[in-house]
Amino acid sequence: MLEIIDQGNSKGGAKGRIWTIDPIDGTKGFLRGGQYAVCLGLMVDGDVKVGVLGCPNLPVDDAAPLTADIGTNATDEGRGVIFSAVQGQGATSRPLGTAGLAEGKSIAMKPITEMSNASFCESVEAGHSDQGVAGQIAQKLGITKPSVRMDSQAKYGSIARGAGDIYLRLPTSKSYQEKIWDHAAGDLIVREAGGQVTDVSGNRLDFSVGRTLAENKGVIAAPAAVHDQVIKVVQEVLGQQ
Ligand SMILES: Nc1ncnc2c1ncn2[C@@H]1O[C@H](COP(=O)(O)O)[C@@H](O)[C@H]1OP(=O)(O)O
Ligand SMILES: [Mg+2]
Repeated sequence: MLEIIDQGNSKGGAKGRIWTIDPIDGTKGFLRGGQYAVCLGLMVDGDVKVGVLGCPNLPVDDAAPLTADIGTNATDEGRGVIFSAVQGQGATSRPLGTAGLAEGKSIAMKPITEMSNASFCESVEAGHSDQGVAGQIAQKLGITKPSVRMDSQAKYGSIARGAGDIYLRLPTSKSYQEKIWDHAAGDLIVREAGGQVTDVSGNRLDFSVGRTLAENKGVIAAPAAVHDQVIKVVQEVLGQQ
């Protein structure tokens, strides 16, 4: 068993087929009984081709309102969802119930017509994303609703299915490099659902440079139509830091 685990020592990079797996993303959420995700990504030559997120504590219902305690009151039948995407083929969600896997259905991000009606989705852990800076960005965009805080890549799935709006991950340190297994699946699922995913500078996440996203800082995921507008304000606020 240990030998098999030790085979997960790929350096990543721009060549070949590389699987990324995060068996429990959002360990703190898992321990809290909140959100966590089992994450799988297939990269070919540094490009994400397949992404899968198993979210046992998210509701099956794509339209369930996104709250910090989402899923806690759901029954076993009403809880558990798998998001998946194949490059160029869209994104789907399917119930992950006690009866096994059910048929998938297509998911899409929710269009934002009025920024004032939108809300952010961000980490519970203040050490993973700067919540103060997120507050300033919200204010400049005219967003008044509080951010929904949840652990793990369940955030990507939640905005991809249109339950949430915009996912912000704002660096808290200059040195931290995001890991490819923490973002590969979510990046593809959101993009295939009609979103755009970049770093805080507006550059696409670059999965071809190794085990980390060494060329990127932070993550901004939003519906494609408003992504530029969000990046502009992110840049203004970060520029004032
Ligand atoms: N300083 C940091 N900034 C951003 N993400 C971090 C930081 N430290 C750890 N993480 C990662 O954040 C992920 C959880 O994110 P979220 O807050 O969205 O639930 C974990 O995979 C965790 O990696 P690790 O498990 O290696 O500590
Ligand atoms: Mg992780």
